[in-house]
Amino acid sequence: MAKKKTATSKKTKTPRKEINFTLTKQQKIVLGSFLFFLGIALFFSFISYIFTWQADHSIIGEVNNRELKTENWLNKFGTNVSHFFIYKGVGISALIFAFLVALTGVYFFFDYAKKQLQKFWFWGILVMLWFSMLFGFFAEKNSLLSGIIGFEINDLLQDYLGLIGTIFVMLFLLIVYLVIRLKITPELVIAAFKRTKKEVISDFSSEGNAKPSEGSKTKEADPISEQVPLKNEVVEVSEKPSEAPIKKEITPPLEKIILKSDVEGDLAMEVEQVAEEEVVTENLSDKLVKDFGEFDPTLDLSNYKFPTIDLLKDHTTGGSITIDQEELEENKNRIVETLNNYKIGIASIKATVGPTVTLYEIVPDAGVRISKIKNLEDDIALSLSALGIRIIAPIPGRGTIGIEVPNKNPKTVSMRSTIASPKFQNAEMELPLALGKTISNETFVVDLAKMPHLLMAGATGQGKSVGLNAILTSLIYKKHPAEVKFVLVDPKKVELTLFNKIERHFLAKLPDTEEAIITDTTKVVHTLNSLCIEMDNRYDLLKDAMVRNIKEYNTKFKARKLNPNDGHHFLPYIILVVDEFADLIMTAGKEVETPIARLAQLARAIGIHLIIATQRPSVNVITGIIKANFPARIAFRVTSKIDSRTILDSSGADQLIGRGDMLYTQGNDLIRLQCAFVDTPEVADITEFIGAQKAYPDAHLLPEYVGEEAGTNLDNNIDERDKMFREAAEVLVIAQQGSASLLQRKLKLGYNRAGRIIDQLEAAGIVGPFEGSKARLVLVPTLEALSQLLDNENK
Ligand SMILES: Nc1ncnc2c1ncn2[C@@H]1O[C@H](COP(=O)(O)OP(=O)(O)OP(=O)(O)O)[C@@H](O)[C@H]1O
Repeated sequence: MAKKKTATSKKTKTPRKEINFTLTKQQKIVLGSFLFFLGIALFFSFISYIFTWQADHSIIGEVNNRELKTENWLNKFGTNVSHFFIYKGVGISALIFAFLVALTGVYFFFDYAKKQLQKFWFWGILVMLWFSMLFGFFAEKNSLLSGIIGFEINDLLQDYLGLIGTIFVMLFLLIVYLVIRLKITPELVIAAFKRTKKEVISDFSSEGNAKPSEGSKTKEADPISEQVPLKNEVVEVSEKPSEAPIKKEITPPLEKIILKSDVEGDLAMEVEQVAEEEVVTENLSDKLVKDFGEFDPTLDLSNYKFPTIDLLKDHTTGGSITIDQEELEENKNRIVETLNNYKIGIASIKATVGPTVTLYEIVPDAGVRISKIKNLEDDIALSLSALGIRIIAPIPGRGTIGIEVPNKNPKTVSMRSTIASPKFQNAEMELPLALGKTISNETFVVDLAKMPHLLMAGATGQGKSVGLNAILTSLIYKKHPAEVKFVLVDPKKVELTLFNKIERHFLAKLPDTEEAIITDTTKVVHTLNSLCIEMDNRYDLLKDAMVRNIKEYNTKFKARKLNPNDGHHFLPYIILVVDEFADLIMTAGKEVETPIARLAQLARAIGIHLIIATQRPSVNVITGIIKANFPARIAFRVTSKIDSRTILDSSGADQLIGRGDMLYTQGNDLIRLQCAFVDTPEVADITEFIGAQKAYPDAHLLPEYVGEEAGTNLDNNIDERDKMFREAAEVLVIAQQGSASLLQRKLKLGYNRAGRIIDQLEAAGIVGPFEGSKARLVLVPTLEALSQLLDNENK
């Protein structure tokens, strides 16, 4: 694009070329090498000067005399430059300057992001001055230590503040540096101190527990290799999202050519030529990624340390699984005998010993009907006189028949062993869960993101809470707080309290609520609705970004292809955990069921996953709609076959042996697992370890939900009243009885909503205060009086 411009005056301008500060790649490499070698040269000069300065002192400044030789390794250059920087400057701290110059060279050479380099210079110069000032205390003994600058600053401070004042200033500056630059806080120091103590103790107590080395995720196939921390430490590489979009207009450099006319008096014409526009092959996002690196969501807590494996205990008291030959032989003989009694011949039998059960795989003689063996389940169990016999006929994919017989001495599977297993450590999953061990002693790891929701049931005391803790622990061990947030619902109020300590790291809550862990039904309803809003918002973001799921969205966001100014932000996974679902359904019914079903149907793509546990797997708790949307299920031992069918769609859970023995299904086969065991003190240690670290200012905030249930306090706020307020008032005035259950019946409201309306009626002066078991007094005698009262309010 060439643009012509006619000059209107005779005045000629000198041709001008605008300076373009952007360096080409080659220029950067040349400049980088120059600065690197300059830095190294300075370094050698300074080192050499420290030893030779006295010998060379007399010839400082004599640069014109070529004959003159100095002792410095870099001769006159070295002597003079070092004299300037060390003697007249900052003393031996000038070595930092040499280092900074060399580092700048490296940054230019490899074309790294310059923001980081600026930080290095800023802090480097401050540190240099600080050391120079510090050495100022000893300047009288050795003037080379502090240089003139350090000596003068120190002297000046001492003149005004005295020695002690100066020391205080120095200490203060040191603390500022440690806190701001190295982000060392008292909590971290305490946590580090505690950890060191623990490590020393564990070193003494457990031989063979090799002290884990920091920093890497080992890929080797050593099953119980202690890898601490279990995830790479986060390295600060890129800038915050808000800084991401930089819109720069690049004006191409201009070249002007003046055409001089031969004819006297003619106007000179200036033709402005625009230089060839640079072709930008990389788009803005590539450039941003090049300059700042990929967006790193963990940057806000870049010093976050993943919990270490030594926080988990080894519960396998009896050592690894031992094979009791006698028990095996006995069981085998009984199985063969029992089957023979029913005329079922066996071609071969094989045993696999698991932590809690042993699987006997039988190949029956040709022509034996499988259903025959299945029908003999109870008889076989009787003759083996053991609880929990489960017959799998046939074992899918193997063509054999399995009989699971509980071991006499079951072994506990420690969470420690599942977390440390390579299967979990190397799991390339979005949300890996180390649930426990299979019958063949393999660690069983599944991806919650693929489930995508999990239903868990089991009679009381069979290991549900431990199972939930194992799930939460797995995620905490694998995920950074920026990547996953939990919404915890705990109507029993005691099971999940420990996770309070990691509220500002891992929990999400409604705005304006104090506790993140939800124990109250009203709040559950609000939170579920708020999650639905979050889901809708996320779908809008996904639509805008033209991606299909959260994974693609986050990848695109990390590659800086989505502009934060358009509302885009990194989306953490949100995991809703409900510890006692039956309780919720009983108190809030449809108010809970509807949003849960909606979330379960739609939330999988946008990273909201539900884990719902219940003691009572009856059909009115786990309704058809809930079941249909929870393909992944875990059943601990239940009391009846009916319960087992409700949860698993087949029997089997009633034959489990308890204490973490469980069946897992993701829609097809049932897998028998021994749940990993994590004790409450271990969870306490983990949450304490995380809680002691730097956290976000608040828990992750969910969108505000202002629903029909708004207005739960006693403020007489007309705008926040329930939609059914007037109708409710009329019902109570007619009946002259202030009871919530009356409203529930007459207006078909949920318990909570009716309760809230009663509160609002009390605030409006329509019903009296709570009177224990008696119904509240209705303070308005007639419908006319009521409408008068309400109309007056609106004026
Ligand atoms: N995986 C396991 N391995 C070994 N023991 C276990 C395991 N899970 C649970 N137990 C044992 O069973 C006890 C009860 O477990 P848990 O508290 O998880 O039961 P629960 O089903 O949550 O009961 P509730 O519904 O009453 O809270 C534990 O204290 C523990 O001793």
